[in-house]
Amino acid sequence: MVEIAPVADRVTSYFYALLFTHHPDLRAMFPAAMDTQRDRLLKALLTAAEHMDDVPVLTEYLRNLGRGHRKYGTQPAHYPAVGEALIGALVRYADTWDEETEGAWVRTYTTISQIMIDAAAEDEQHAPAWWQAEVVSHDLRTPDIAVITLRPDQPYPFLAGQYTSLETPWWPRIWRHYSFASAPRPDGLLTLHVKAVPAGWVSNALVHRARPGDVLRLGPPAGSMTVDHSTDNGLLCLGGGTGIAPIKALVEDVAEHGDRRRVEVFYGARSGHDLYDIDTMLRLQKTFPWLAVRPVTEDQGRLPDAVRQYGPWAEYDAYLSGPVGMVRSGVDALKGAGIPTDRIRHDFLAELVPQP
Ligand SMILES: NC(=O)C1=CN([C@@H]2O[C@H](COP(=O)(O)OP(=O)(O)OC[C@H]3O[C@@H](n4cnc5c(N)ncnc54)[C@H](O)[C@@H]3O)[C@@H](O)[C@H]2O)C=CC1
Repeated sequence: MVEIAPVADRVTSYFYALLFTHHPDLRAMFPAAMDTQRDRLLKALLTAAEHMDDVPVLTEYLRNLGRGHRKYGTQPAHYPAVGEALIGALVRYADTWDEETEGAWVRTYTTISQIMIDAAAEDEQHAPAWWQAEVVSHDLRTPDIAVITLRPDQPYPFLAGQYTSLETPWWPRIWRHYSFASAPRPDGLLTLHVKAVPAGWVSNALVHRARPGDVLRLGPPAGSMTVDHSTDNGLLCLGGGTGIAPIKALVEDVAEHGDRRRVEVFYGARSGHDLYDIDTMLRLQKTFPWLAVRPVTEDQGRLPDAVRQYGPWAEYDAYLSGPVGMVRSGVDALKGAGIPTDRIRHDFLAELVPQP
C-alpha cells in the first residue's frame, strides 16, 4: 500500500477501466459519475490495510462492507472479477512485482472477499438488502442544516450511535453515510441531521430539495460507536457540528437503560448560530440530572481544548463524532487525559469523510 499510495489515482482509474472493459455488465452497478467512487475503493483498501494487525476490527469492518454491498446487487461471482482487475492494476503500477507478491495479494484478496461473501449470505437470511424510507418531516434549522425524519417501509433495527447509508432518487447509486440522531423509537421513525456541504450532491439534495413524501433508500446500519452497557463508567461525549446527532442518540440510550451514569456532552460549533440543536440538548439536560451539556463555540476555543479544562476523565468511556480533524485531535486529547484507547469510541474516519 505504501508503494501504491503516490500513484493511487492512476491505479484506481486503471482498475475501473480494466473492470468495465472485461465486464461491461458491471458498469450499471456504479454511479454515472465515477470521481468519488474511485476514492471509495481506495479508502476501503486503506482502512483494511490500517487494521491488518487487528483481526477482530478488520473482520468486523469487512463483514459490514459485505453486508453493505447487498444494496448494490453484488453477487459472489463479482468478487473474482474485481480481484483480477485489482491485480491487473497493481501489476501495472507497482515498482517491484514478482510471483511472491502476486501470491500474497491473491491470498489476501481471497480472504477478504470470502469474509464479505459469507457476511452477505448470512445477512440475507434475516434482513432485506435495502429499506425504502419516506420523508415524513423536513425541518430546515439553519440555511444549510436540515433535521429529516423518515418512516422505513419495514422495521429498521439499529443501535443508538450507529449510522446508515442513504441514496436519494436524484443521484442514483450515490450513497452517503448519516448517523441516526435518536435511539430506536417505538414508532419506528428515524431521524437524521444533514448539513449541505459545498459541492455535496446528496447532502444538498437532502437539505434543499427533499420534501415530505419523497422516498429514499437506506442500507443496513453500521458503526461501533455504541454504548457499552457492561460498565458503570461515565460517558464523555464530544460532538462537533452535525456530529451531535449520534451523541443525542447515546444520551437517549443511557436514559432508556435507566443506568443513571454520568454523561458529559461537549457540543462544538463554529459560532452560536451553528449550535442548531442546542435547545434539544439543554432540554435533555433539564430532564436528566446525570447529564451535563457544554456548548463550545470557536471563540471559546476548539472542542479538545475545552475538554482538557475539565475532568478528571480517566474513569470515563469516550465517544467522539464530528469532523475528521476534530475526532483525530480529540482522540489525542483524551489519551492525554488518561483514557485508554480501547475505551475511546468513534467510527472509521475513512468512511465518514464528507464527499461531494
Ligand atoms: N459519527 C460521526 O463521526 C459523525 C460525523 N459527522 C461529520 O461531522 C462533520 C460535521 O461538520 P460541520 O457541522 O461542518 O462541523 P464544523 O466544521 O462546523 O465543526 C464542528 C466543531 O468541530 C470543531 N473542529 C473542526 N475541525 C477541528 C479540528 N481540526 N480540530 C479540532 N476541532 C475541530 C470545530 O471547532 C467545531 O467545534 C462532517 O464532516 C460530518 O461528516 C457527522 C455526523 C456523525
